[in-house]
Amino acid sequence: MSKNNKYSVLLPTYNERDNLPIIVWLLQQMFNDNKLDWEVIIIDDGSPDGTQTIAKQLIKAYGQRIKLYTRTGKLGLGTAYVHGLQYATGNFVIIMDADFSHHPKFIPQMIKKQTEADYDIVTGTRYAGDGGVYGWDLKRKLVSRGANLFADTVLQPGVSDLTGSFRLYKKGVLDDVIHSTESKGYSFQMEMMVRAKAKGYNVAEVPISFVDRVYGDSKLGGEEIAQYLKGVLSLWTSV
Ligand SMILES: Nc1nc2c(ncn2[C@@H]2O[C@H](COP(=O)(O)OP(=O)(O)O[C@H]3O[C@H](CO)[C@@H](O)[C@H](O)[C@@H]3O)[C@@H](O)[C@H]2O)c(=O)[nH]1
Ligand SMILES: [Mg+2]
Repeated sequence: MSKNNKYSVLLPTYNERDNLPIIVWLLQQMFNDNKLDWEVIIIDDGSPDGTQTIAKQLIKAYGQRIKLYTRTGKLGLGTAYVHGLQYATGNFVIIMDADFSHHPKFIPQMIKKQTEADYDIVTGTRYAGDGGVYGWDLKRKLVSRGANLFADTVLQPGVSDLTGSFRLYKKGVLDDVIHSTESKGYSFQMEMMVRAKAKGYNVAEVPISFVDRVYGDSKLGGEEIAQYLKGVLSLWTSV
């Protein structure tokens, strides 16, 4: 691992006050153990549960490597990444959820994989190798599998987990792909990957276990699912 690399984590939050302190602790521990240069950028959409107060306490505790940027309302996961990216100072960017579904222990594996062939993107996958999903009910498992199968059949990008959002990007690659992506909600991850492959970026996968959140609720609803289906179909005609 090159000594000059810096890893910026984009951590979008909406009502994550119970999860944020532990995920930030795990991240700083992992980065420091591995002697990596890092920062964590929290993008909070005006969470009514006081997530921002907790974030400010974390900045006091861990210092300036933790950053907080806010928006006034819940504007969606996709645009939260766009918002956070403009402040990233690393040459690599990691995107992940703040609710422990994505464990920081996989980050060193993703970094190692990236260096093997200078990959543009390393994506965590629940649907290859030792990857898996824990804690979801049958309905949510079927929605996720169905979403991947549908996009894979229609668009054939050749990536085993299109909807997952635990990924490592070269910063310039993320900048390029994110600004050509139109989805705002959950179809964002799928569209990003389909566009990245269409642009010729090289993508590697690392199996991850995705564990359902312990605190709080998922923000996935029927409207998001409908948007996703529309997203796949519109990519079918445009990519
Ligand atoms: N700032 C901001 N953050 C948000 C918003 N919506 C969700 N988040 C944050 O984004 C992360 C994921 O949200 P969840 O609501 O926990 O998503 P999920 O249902 O567990 O879905 C996850 O798995 C899907 C794959 O099956 C992914 O598609 C999805 O991106 C996410 O990783 C959490 O850290 C949550 O606080 C928003 O509008 N704004
Ligand atoms: Mg979640």
